Amino acid sequence: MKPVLTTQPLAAVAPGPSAAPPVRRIIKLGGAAVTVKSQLETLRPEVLDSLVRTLATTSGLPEAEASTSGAGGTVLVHGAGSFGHFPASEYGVVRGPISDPRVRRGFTLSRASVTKLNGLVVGALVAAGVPAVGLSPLGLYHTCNKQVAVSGGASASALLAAGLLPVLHGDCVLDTALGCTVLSGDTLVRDLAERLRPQYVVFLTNVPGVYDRPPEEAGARLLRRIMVTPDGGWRVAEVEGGSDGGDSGGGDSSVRMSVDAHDATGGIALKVEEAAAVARMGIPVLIAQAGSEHGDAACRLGPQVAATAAGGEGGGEGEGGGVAAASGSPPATWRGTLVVLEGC
Ligand SMILES: Nc1ncnc2c1ncn2[C@@H]1O[C@H](COP(=O)(O)OP(=O)(O)OP(=O)(O)O)[C@@H](O)[C@H]1O
Ligand SMILES: C=C(C)CCOP(=O)(O)O
Repeated sequence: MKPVLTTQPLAAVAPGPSAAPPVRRIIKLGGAAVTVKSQLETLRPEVLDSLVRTLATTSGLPEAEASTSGAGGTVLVHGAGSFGHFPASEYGVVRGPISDPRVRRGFTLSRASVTKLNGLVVGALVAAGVPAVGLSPLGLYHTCNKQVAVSGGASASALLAAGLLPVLHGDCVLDTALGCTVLSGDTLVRDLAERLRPQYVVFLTNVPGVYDRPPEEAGARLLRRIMVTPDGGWRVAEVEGGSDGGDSGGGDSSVRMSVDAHDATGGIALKVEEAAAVARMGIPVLIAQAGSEHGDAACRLGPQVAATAAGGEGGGEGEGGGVAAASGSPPATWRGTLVVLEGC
């Protein structure tokens, strides 16, 4: 196999570490939320509109001013949902090799689909006056055995410094060991958090947060707080409706997570793993429902919204939750999962 490029096209114009603009937040808009994941290339426009309203009203300052004033800019990453996961799993893009004509076909089909979604997301933001620009990982990011080997973080930083709001997405990328693979938006968020050091990270998905079992199962309870430890473990510290989870380990064995058959990446389990890795950097992470007042509040306020997290109703509500009006005032009781480093 040919060696891959190790240069980053925009890195030459990117500011050095000391000149890197402050980053307020990285938001991941889950594909399960912004699309109907079971129906090929089907957008949920009301969910996209809700996030657009949040960003149009909370970027507040133009991103350029936000970057220089210390308020910090925003980076948006979105998943693929039904724009990419079907061909990626059908053609085995995660495993490669790119030399296989069938895999190569899947690679091109998945990219064509996910970049279509990126166009829809960026188009809606630009129409609302947000200085959004699409930034595809392919060509910037390279992986080795699915792990990020070359990052596109400097390119995102350069765009922020220029006053723009970069919109990345989960993508098909070249992989030095496998030939190609699928780089999930969840993994991109972890890499960007490591390089850009935002004040907080928000994962928006189609359910209110992480549950102790698949949310459609009877009795599922929302995990309000997950504590991660510097040694790589995490444990459930607070569950909706009372009492701590208590268990611990490299993941909590009492928490069960399922993944759709046509999901090419890792579903909610990968999200929790990447969220824990971000929290281990000392960066708080919120997981909440896109299109709900809770998702909106998480994006606006970051971890301080979880100060309203005490009490609450029962769990297991699954999808739904209404589309938020981007009101600006936090809900009396925030519903979502906060993932933080123990002791922070
Ligand atoms: N224990 C669990 N807690 C929360 N969600 C779970 C759990 N087990 C399974 N799920 C499912 O995980 C899904 C969300 O994960 P998924 O990775 O599909 O979201 P996404 O990031 O929005 O999508 P994409 O990967 O396309 O960007 C939900 O639809 C939910 O039903
Ligand atoms: C399937 C493709 C092309 C990207 C997957 O990204 P994710 O939905 O964030 O896991």
